[in-house]
Amino acid sequence: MRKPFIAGNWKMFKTTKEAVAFADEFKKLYEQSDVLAGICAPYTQLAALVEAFKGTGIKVGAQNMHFEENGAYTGEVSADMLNEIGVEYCVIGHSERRQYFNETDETVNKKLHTAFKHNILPIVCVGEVLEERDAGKEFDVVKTQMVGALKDLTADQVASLVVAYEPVWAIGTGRTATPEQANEMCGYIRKVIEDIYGDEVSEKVIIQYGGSVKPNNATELMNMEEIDGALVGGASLVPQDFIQIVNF
Ligand SMILES: O=C(CO)COP(=O)(O)O
Repeated sequence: MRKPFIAGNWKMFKTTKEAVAFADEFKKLYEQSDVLAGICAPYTQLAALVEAFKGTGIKVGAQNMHFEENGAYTGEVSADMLNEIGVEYCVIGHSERRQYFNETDETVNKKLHTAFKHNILPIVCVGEVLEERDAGKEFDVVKTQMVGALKDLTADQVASLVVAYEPVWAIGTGRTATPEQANEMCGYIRKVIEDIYGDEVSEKVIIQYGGSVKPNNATELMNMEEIDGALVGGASLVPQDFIQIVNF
C-alpha cells in the first residue's frame, strides 16, 4: 500500500523569516500519520526549514537543481549542495521551468540521474497544455515526457520516484482537473511505468496530482484509486489551508 505524499510547492514566495513562521505554525497542526507531508521551497529557505522541521517527519525539498556535479553555472545549485543541508526531495521538470527556463525531457532525465546519485528523491513533473488536451494529445504528450524522464534509470530508482501529474491548464487557474481526469492520467502514467519496468516497480511509484488542489477538492481527488497525493501551489502557502489538504 502506497503512503500518500502531499507536498507544497511554494514557488517564488516567502522570505526565510516567513518560512520559519509557517513551519512553527504548521508543525503544531501536523500530526504524524499515514500521510507524508513536505514543503518544496526556494533555495534561501531550505536550511532553515530543515532545522525547523527536524524531528517532525515533515520533509523538505528544493524546486530545482543542476544536473552537473559542479562548475561554472552562475546562479545554479548542485545536488550535493542540497544533500549537504539535509534536503531530501527535489521537484524536477516543473512546467514553469519547462516554460520559462528551457527545461527539456533530456535535462529532466540528466537531473534525475544526478539526484539519485546524491540521495535526493525526485518529484518529476509531467503534464499537458490546454491546446494538447483539446487536440486529444494529452496521453501522447505525457508518455513522451515520462519515457524521456525515465531513460536509463534502474528499477530501484524508479520504484522510489515521485511523479506529479500537473496539467498546465490547471496550474494557478482555479480550474482543477476533475477527479476522473486526474485519476485516468495517473493510472496511465503508472501503466507507462509498468510497460517498461513491470508492475512490481510501477505499484511502488507515488503519483501525485497537482493543479489548483484546494481544501474543498482535496478529499475527492486524494481518494481516487490511482492518486497517491498532491503537489500543491497556492494552497500550501497558508498553514491552515495546507493542513486541511494533508488531512484530507
Ligand atoms: O504548480 C503547482 C504545484 O507544483 C500547482 O499550483 P496551484 O496549486 O497553485 O495550481
